This record gives sequence, C-alpha cells and structure tokens, in this order.
Amino acid sequence: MCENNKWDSSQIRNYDLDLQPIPRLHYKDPKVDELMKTNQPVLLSGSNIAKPAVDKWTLEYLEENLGKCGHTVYVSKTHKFKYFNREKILSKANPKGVEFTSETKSVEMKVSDFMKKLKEWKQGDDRLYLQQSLNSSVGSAIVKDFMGFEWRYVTEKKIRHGWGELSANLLFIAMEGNCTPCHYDEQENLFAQIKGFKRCILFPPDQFECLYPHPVYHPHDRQSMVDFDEPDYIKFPKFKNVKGFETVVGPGDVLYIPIYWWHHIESLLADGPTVTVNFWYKGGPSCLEYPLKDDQKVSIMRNVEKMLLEVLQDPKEVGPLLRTILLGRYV
Ligand SMILES: O=C(O)C(=O)C[C@H](CCCc1ccccc1)C(=O)O
Ligand SMILES: [Zn+2]
Repeated sequence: MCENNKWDSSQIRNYDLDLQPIPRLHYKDPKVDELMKTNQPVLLSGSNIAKPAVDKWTLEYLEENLGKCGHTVYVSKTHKFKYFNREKILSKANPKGVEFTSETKSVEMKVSDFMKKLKEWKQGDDRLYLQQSLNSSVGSAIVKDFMGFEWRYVTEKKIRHGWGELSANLLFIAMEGNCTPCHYDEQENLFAQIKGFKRCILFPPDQFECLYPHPVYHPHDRQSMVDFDEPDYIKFPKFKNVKGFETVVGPGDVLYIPIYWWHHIESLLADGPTVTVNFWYKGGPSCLEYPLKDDQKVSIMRNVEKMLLEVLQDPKEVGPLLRTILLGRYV
C-alpha cells in the first residue's frame, strides 16, 4: 500500500489478506477499456466524472442543499454496516419466514439531525451511515451539480462495454472508520469518491468458495459470512486462501467495481466523514459462450438456489437435497 502525505497505514484496518494493488490509470488511457472489457477493476484518476461534487460538496453545502425531507440513515453499534434486506424475510424465497435479527437498523433522519449527530459523536455512541439515492427529493443546487457530471464519459463506457441501464446514483456519507463488509452486487459500479479517503478491498467472482456468501434467501444475501475482524477459520477454512486486490480512493478518483466482484469498503480512521457517489448500471445481456465466465457461474448458482427454495419451500431441505445429488456421484 503506497504511503503518501494524505494518509498513512495506521488509518487502515489490519486484515491478514493476500492483496495486490488495483491498477491506477488516467481515465483517458486506452488500457482502461482493456480492463473494463474483461471485467477487471481499475482506478480512474484525474477524471472529472463528479467534478462539481468534488469541488462543492462539503458537509455544510450538503446540509444546506440535500433537501428538508428525511434521508435513509443506517445505525450500527459497531464500525460494520452489514446490509440487511428486510423484504427477504417474508418473501416467497423464504416462505417459512425464518426469524432473523440485524445488527444494523435503518431510520429516516433529517440531514441537519444527521450532521449534528456526526459532530457530537463520541466513542461508544452508535455509528451512522447516510445512504441515499440521489433522486428528485434533493435540492435544486444538488440537481444542478449532478447534471454537471461528466455524463458523456460514463455513458460512453456504458455503451462501449454493453452495460445495462443506469439503475441508481447513491450518495454515501460515512463517519470515519465506518466499514461496509465484503459483499457483491449484481450491478456494474463506477464508484466516485468525493470527500475523504476509502480503502477498497476487492475479490474476483472466482473467490466465491473462499468468501462463503449467506444463502440466497437470507436477508444478508450477497454478503460474505466471514467476519474479516475475527475470521472463523474452522467454519470458513478456505478464507485462508483468499486472494484479492486493494486500493485507496481519494477525492476525484473513480473506482470501477465490476459486476459480481466482491468488495469491502472502509472509510479511513481518524480522517473525518467521507462522501461518495456511485453509478450502478444493470448488467448487460450475456450470451452463454463456453467456457463460462466466473460471474455467469455465480448467477447460475443463485438461480439453482432460488429454484430449489421455490420448490422445496423449506430452506432446511436445500442442503440435504444438494448433498444427495452430489455425494458419491459428482464429488
Ligand atoms: O457502491 C457500492 O456497491 C458499495 O458497496 C458502497 C458501500 C456502501 C454500500 C451499501 C449497500 C450494500 C449492499 C446493498 C446496498 C447498499 C460503501 O461505500 O460503504
Ligand atoms: Zn456494493
């Protein structure tokens, strides 16, 4: 991890992981497209993709202009904000409505209250993480800045690499030290860092066996079951062999997080709040060419789990049935 005068290694959390650096290229470098075409992560430097935000979105400006209505704020007792999808609990994917508890909860909060709590925060208090879609509810100044993003560049990438439609731009305002544990999304992602620094650890889809995602019906679907702070090597032995990539994004940097790539994201310690805007694009149509790509295999595994849950109804029957298919026949 390269040191520089903006942050030092005491500000990132220490995990025992084999990580290589993610390439950092100028956003106009043609090698960017070679990496994107093969679903490889790349850090785009010097891009103006979210320049109006980088120039203007201080916490004061955001408080002033984000709009008076409530914003979605996650609350956690620890530094970890593990995403929990409540719809999963009573959905048809989990007809038994198995009981789950979440370590984080989400509340509606006015930006002014959120900012006030940020200023008054002290060790031991609940941590907060504002995660809000940039939609029509934001103030007109923010809309104007948003229209000033480099849409020509991101749209050119979307078209060139056959991504689907832009599905969301999410605004993230994190407290220093907040951490989003390792998960994957079914979206292509241009992750534009606006304020502060975030350490991003990424793993390719083929590390699925080492990262042990929760079952598809679980509210923590798509999130790794491994706690990076205290890995349980008995339950998750292959985690010892995981191989990944990492980088630290700063203001003006944009990280391409390819669809189905795992990512763990942490706001640096002792460096104040961070602000990020992401661009989530639906995955493009993928033709089944052989050999299949790793992300296609993850998508197939997800469909097998969903189909089995649909027909078996009881999550507890999925394991035994798969074991019957596998043991002595396929393995
Ligand atoms: O942009 C991304 O994909 C990230 O993971 C950014 C991450 C917050 C994501 C929260 C979340 C996780 C799962 C589902 C929906 C929302 C961060 O920057 O802390
Ligand atoms: Zn994500």
